Amino acid sequence: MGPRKRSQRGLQDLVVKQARTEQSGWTGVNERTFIAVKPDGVQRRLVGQIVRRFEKKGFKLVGLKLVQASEDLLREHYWDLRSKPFFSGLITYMSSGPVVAMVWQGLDVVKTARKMLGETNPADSLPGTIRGDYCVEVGRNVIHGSDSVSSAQKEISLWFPQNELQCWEHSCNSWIYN
Ligand SMILES: Nc1ncnc2c1ncn2[C@@H]1O[C@H](COP(=O)(O)OP(=O)(O)OP(=O)(O)O)[C@@H](O)[C@H]1O
Repeated sequence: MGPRKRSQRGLQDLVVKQARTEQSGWTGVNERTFIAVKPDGVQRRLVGQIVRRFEKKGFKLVGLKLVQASEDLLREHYWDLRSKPFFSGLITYMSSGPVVAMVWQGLDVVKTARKMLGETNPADSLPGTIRGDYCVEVGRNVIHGSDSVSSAQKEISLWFPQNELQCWEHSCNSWIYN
């Protein structure tokens, strides 16, 4: 089979895969995750490097904005951590400057993005991960990524109204998915 036919076949398979997953929501290639470059990542000019990693991986950007998050929004976002001793410091840190809020889409994007981020504590993160390469302390760990598909759905609806998310086709989809 020539490259053109293979590409058309890949595209057909992808359309079928997408049709299947659209019925069941954000699963398969339509899975989405919420990623935020935290205020330290923005101040340290890491936004471009971080976006580049997700783009190069093959994920699709469907939402992006620079936002000064309110304390109310952040308290809601980190509600599960409200009883932790570092909670108020975390809210102060996260509201200390703008964050770059993003939604990325693709197959297994939630799990894969967490691997790309590294561990919560940069000291435990391997070189090659974002936290392994760009930061030192847990309280300044430059990036957030949803930890499950259900958290991703909750966080995306918290940070992005539906009309700020774009539906578009990657022109190179058939070279990313078979
Ligand atoms: N011991 C700590 N001291 C200070 N800050 C902490 C500590 N543990 C966690 N944090 C902060 O709280 C954030 C949320 O912690 P969580 O345990 O949910 O980790 P995570 O899911 O890896 O991080 P995130 O939700 O930001 O992606 C961490 O990313 C970090 O910024």
